[in-house]
Amino acid sequence: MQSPYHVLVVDDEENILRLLKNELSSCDRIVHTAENAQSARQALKKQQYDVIILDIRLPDADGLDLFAEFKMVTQDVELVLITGHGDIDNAVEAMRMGVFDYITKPFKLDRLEVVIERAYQRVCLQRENRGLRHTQAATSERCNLIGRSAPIQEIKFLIDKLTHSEVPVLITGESGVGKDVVAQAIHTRSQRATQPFIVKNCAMLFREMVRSELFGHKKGSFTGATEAHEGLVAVAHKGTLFLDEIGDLPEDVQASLLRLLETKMYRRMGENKERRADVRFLFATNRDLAKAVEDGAFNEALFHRINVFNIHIPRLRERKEDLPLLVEHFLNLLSNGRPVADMPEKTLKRLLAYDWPGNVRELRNVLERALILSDGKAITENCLPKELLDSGQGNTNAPPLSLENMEREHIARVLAICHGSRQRAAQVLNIGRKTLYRKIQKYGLEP
Ligand SMILES: Nc1ncnc2c1ncn2[C@@H]1O[C@H](COP(=O)(O)OP(=O)(O)OP(=O)(O)O)[C@@H](O)[C@H]1O
Repeated sequence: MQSPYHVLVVDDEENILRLLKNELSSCDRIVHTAENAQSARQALKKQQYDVIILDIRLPDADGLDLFAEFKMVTQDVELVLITGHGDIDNAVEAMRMGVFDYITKPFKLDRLEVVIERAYQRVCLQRENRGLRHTQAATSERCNLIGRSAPIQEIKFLIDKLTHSEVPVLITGESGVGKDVVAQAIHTRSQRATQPFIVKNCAMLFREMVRSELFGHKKGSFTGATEAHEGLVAVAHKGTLFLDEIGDLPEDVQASLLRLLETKMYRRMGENKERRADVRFLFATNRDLAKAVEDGAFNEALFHRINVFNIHIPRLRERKEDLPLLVEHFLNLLSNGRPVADMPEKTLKRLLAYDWPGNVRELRNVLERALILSDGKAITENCLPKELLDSGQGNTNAPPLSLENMEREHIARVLAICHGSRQRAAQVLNIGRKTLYRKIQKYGLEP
């Protein structure tokens, strides 16, 4: 059975809230209520809604302003406005701004129900479309392990050898070397290829929520657990679960993961029932886990369990023969069907002379920036970042930048190129928007 979808009604009239909650709730639709803008904001922090019904006149906010605010912080949600007769102009403006529909008070319940259903269908369609786009992008971009250096050939050989194996694999290497690409390739060539490939970065998990995210929880098992939750282990059933940055997994959860790897059994939070997991595990880290074990920061038994089969990806500067192929690959990929920009020999030499501390990810970012600057013409040296040109000339006078300073400068430059658009900058940098916000705060790059 499909899980129910969530509707939030924001209205200051208590009787309307009560009526809508009573009449519109069903086994496939859960109706939540909020009596003003402030409690709607709180509600949004706790729950992902599919449809929001919003009264245009609220005691503490203008419905249209609130709508604009919601649009900024939510995705995959449709809004329906409730308006009075005098608000028709506002309603028309709201439709222009992207509100799904509006209904005027007094309204008929069955009309509202039809609007909510249609809004929900649109949300589903958008999710499906994005899922398709995501899968296409992920498979075309990630499965393709580009490179002809000896280490990359060896890695391709190992991936082939793993086709019929279920052994956990630990993928190691600096940030940006391609650990994600290798994990995707292992899954795609495995017997589980048609089943889910679930990726989770352990460093991004809220500490208090890690156990629940991985193993799931029972309704009521802790404050705020208003619904039962399936963990990633259940979501990845029959498929592959790739845990990135495994070194960041909290210690108490490390023990439960070890038990799962050894016995294939786990328990949801708040439950005694044992569940069987049918999941293939892949792990990645850019930290020295053996050192973390020595320092007592990582469970030794778990380390041995996940380190049965290790694939190490060397830094890009240790396999520069991969660079021309990677350049060609990224220029094709980033041209988006437009004619592929030319890369003159001189520019390629500059790229080859550079050290690439951010590895393949940095190469991709540099090329994306260069493509913007070259305006569809050949990529000259002027399209490359200054530190790349400086370091390639063996500029020994300038003190070398720390990785942090380089990151700061690079983010500042990308933000400038993107005219301050954080969304665009996050795409160019190939990092999540939240990560970018954190870095902007950390480096004091706010305008
Ligand atoms: N050999 C490769 N062939 C094609 N693309 C690659 C290759 N290596 C890396 N990339 C691309 O470089 C970028 C960074 O790669 P990826 O995310 O796999 O790095 P990572 O090692 O997992 O980094 P992190 O530790 O920061 O998560 C991605 O856009 C990826 O598609």
